[in-house]
Formats: sequence, structure tokens, C-alpha cells
Amino acid sequence: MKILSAAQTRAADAYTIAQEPISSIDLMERASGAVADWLKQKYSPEVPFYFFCGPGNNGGDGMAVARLLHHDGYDVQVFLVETGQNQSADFSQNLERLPQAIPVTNVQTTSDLPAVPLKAVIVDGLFGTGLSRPLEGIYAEVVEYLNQHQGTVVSIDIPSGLFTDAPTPAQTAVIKADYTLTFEQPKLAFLLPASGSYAGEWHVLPIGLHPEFLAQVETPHQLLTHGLIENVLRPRSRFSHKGTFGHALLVGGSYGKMGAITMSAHAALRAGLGLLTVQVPTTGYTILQTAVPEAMVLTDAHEQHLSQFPEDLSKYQCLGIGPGLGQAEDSRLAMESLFRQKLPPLILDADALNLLASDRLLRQNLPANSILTPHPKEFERLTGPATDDFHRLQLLQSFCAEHDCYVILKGAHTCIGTPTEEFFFNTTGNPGMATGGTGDVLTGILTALRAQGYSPLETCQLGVYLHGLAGDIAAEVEGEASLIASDLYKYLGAAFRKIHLNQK
Ligand SMILES: NC(=O)C1=CN([C@@H]2O[C@H](COP(=O)(O)OP(=O)(O)OC[C@H]3O[C@@H](n4cnc5c(N)ncnc54)[C@H](OP(=O)(O)O)[C@@H]3O)[C@@H](O)[C@H]2O)[C@@H](O)CC1
Ligand SMILES: [K+]
Repeated sequence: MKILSAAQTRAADAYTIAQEPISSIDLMERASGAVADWLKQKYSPEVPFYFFCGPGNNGGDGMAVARLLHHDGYDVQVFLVETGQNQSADFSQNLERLPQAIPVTNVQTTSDLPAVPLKAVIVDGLFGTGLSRPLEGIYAEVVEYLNQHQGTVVSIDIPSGLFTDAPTPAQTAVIKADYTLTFEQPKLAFLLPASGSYAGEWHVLPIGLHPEFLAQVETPHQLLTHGLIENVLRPRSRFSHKGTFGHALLVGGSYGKMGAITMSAHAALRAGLGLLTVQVPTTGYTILQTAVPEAMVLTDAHEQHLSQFPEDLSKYQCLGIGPGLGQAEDSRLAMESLFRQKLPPLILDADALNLLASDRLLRQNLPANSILTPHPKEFERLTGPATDDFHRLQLLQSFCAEHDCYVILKGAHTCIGTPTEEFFFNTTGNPGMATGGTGDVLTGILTALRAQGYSPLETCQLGVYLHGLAGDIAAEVEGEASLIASDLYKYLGAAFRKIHLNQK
């Protein structure tokens, strides 16, 4: 699913109005109807609604929703926060359409604001995608007042004060919504760490924007949806054998960190790999052979950390390096000589990334099409600090372009950066996955998928989606707090099945 900028959203709106054709006020009615339907499904008429409306079309939506709920017997009140200056045409028309029975208050100062009962739902229709500068004066005061409400706050389209596709300056007033009901496409701000929490739980409500426009519009930002993933995952042929599904080599583990490489190995096998070899320091031999009997084990010359790679790498279809690796000087030198050889596709994680960050020569020699899986701190070590989330996306883009590689930047909405300047944001996963070892599991999954012949982009897309989906299934069974990394490969089969089931 494409993620549009504020300007593209306006263009989609205009295109739909001209080509469907539909009048602007009727399109607003359709959008407002979707919001009203969502609210009616969730709340009974006993719940009072307080609508706060700004001067533009977001305020127009707010009044239209208030009217629709009123007609269905809900107790609604409307508070207009605007100066009477730049009202949009559809705002004015919806103001005229408000039934007399709905109380309307003009808010000029904070003394006009109501005491909102705890059980009431506040609907935020102050500003939407037309926000052009940070909120100040009475608007900022109203937002701060509404943010003190202990009950539920629902934002229409986007929390007021939040910029759709640009950094929202710190310390400015932004609604902290419990729910955001956004039109047609999620907004980029919802997917980024600093701004995402303002939106709360967001839902995309389709409002019938013109499919032709949506098909043609070009955007670097996309959402990884179930539909996209269904087309990536290939069924396993009946006449296949273990050679069909690739032979991968995982390298990592060090004294005290054998668990990391063990979990990667389990995950690789659960991700459909044909054959797995794991290389560990000598101290890990018994651990690996016992914990993962399905894997073959090579031992390093060194007892406690990696100091060399196997000479012949030609039999492997993918090489995953990093889980539990440590940052010994021997390991760095081994990677330097490795990068001078002809290599199978690479997945780099954890300390492999830290070694890469500390060694410019290594970065320069990084083989094309490698997949890197940093969390934000590891990413910062590779690229230098980002001033905000949008700057981080720029750094991601330039790093991927410069090194011709794919970077999976881990987070609540993990973002895949590509050398073609496209970004894919993941939609699966949950806070239960913020626990040690989940990254090692991802590395195992990616290594297995790449070895099975998926392209680098397909590997990233399928890998992060499956990893998050396994986490979601695990959270349903185990609960978020009790979720541990090994649950992710325990439920990986269920995640595959969920995609396959939907394929039929
Ligand atoms: N796209 C779609 O598909 C559909 C969209 N719909 C709805 O339309 C919404 C977008 O509407 P919109 O463009 O009228 O923008 P909105 O945010 O309501 O207000 C803009 C006004 O506020 C003003 N203003 C801006 N910043 C300000 C500030 N800091 N402080 C004070 N004023 C400020 C600005 O004036 P100016 O920037 O010129 O000063 C302008 O007058 C969208 O979010 C959705 O809810 C649906 O109804 C139908 C389908
Ligand atoms: K809003």
C-alpha cells in the first residue's frame, strides 16, 4: 500500500472530485460517514461525544460526523475553535447543516472550554493534512487542555498539530490520540518512532479515492501488507528435496553468547531452509550439536571467538554473520579477508555491523546486495547521528545507495531501505518483541530465505513480515510481557500457514 504525502493526498482528493466525479462536500460526507460508522460500532449512544473543530476541512469532517451521530441518537456537542477568518467552503456548509438541537460553542479563550466528563469521547477535528505550521495561541492551548482528558480521544485523519510528512518540532502542541481514523492511506508520521505514538491505535478507513490516481502516483514510501506478502511467498513443490531449499552458513557465537547463534540456527531451519551449517568457536561445539541437532557444525580454530571463515564458501547459497559474534580484533581481520573473496549473498547483523561501523575499509568493500539488520543505535554507528526521524530516512536512503545494499532498520514499524530509494514499512509485530534475541531470530529467517533463492528485496519483505507475524501469534498465546525470542521460531510455522491459508 502506498503512503502519500500531504500534497499527494490533496491531489488524490482533487482527482477524485474531478474524475469520479463527486462534489467536494459529498466526498467529505463519504469520509465522515466512514468515521461515524466506526464510532457507532465501538460506542453505544450512552457515551457522550465532544467534537472540537478547526477552520478547515478537518473541522468540516468533525461537524459532519457530529450530525451523523446525532441523527442516530447520540449525545453530541460541538466546539468551534476558529477565528471566523479562513473557513473552508465545506466547513461553512457543514456548519449550516448542523441541526439546531446540537449545542455549538465558539471557543475564543480557554474559559470557553467545557469540563469534559471522563466517560465522554473527545473527537479531534481541529487540523488535518492542511496543517502548515506548528500550533500556537488558542489552538495550542486547546490541544494542551484536551491532552489532559483521562478518557478517550479520537483524532480524525491525523492528530492535530502533527505534520503528515515532515518533522513536527519538539515542544509544540500535538494531540495525543488513543485512536486515529485516517482516510484511505496511513500517514508517514504514524510509522516513525518520534511521531507515531501521537496517533495511538490507527485505522485506515477507505473513502473511495480514485483507484486510477492511487495506481499511478509515485511515492518512495510503502506499507508491507498481507496482500503484498502473499504474492512474495512461494509454495513448496511436491517434488522437492533438501537441496532445493538451499544450504546456508551461519557464523557467530562467542564465549557467553552462544544462545544468539543457537536461536538464529533454530529460526533458519524453521524458515524452510534445506541444509544448515553453523560455524562457532570451539567452545560452542557441544552446545550447538546438542541444541540444534538438525544443523552441521564447523568449529573455529579459536576457542572463544571467531578468527577465520571456511575457505570454500561456494557450496553455500547465503552467509549470515553476526549473532553473538563479539568484536574481537581477530574477527574484524577475518571479515576483512572475507570481503576480498567472491562471496555468496550476505546477511550482516549485530557485532558484524559494529565491526563494519568501526572499519571504513570493510564498509568500502561491502559486497553489493548485502542485507544489514541494524537497530537504530547500530545504524547510527554506521551513518552518524540523525537529527530526527525524517533525517534518519535520508541517511538510510543515502547509505543504501552508496553501498548498493538493503538495510532493515528495526523498530515498531521496521523500515526496509533499498538501493532503489524505496522504503517499505512493516505492519506486523508488537511491543512484546522488544526482548533479547529477537534480532538473532530475524537473522536466521533472512539467511534461510535468501538461501532459498528469494531476491534481496523479497527476503527483506518476507523476513520482517513473517518475524512480526510470528510475534503477533506468540503474543496472542503467551501474552506480550512473557514473549521471548525462542517463541518467534516456535510460532514461525503458524505464521507461514497464516499466509498460505490466505493464498488459497
Ligand atoms: N484528502 C482527502 O482525501 C479528504 C480530506 N478530508 C479532510 O480534509 C482535511 C484537510 O483539509 P484542509 O486542507 O482544509 O486542512 P485542515 O488541516 O483542516 O485545515 C487547514 C486550515 O487551517 C489553517 N492552518 C494550517 N495550519 C495552521 C496553524 N498552525 N494555525 C492556524 N491555522 C492553520 C490553514 O490556513 P493557512 O495554512 O492557509 O494559514 C487552513 O485554513 C483532511 O485532513 C481530512 O480531514 C475529507 O473531508 C475528504 C477527503
Ligand atoms: K485532526
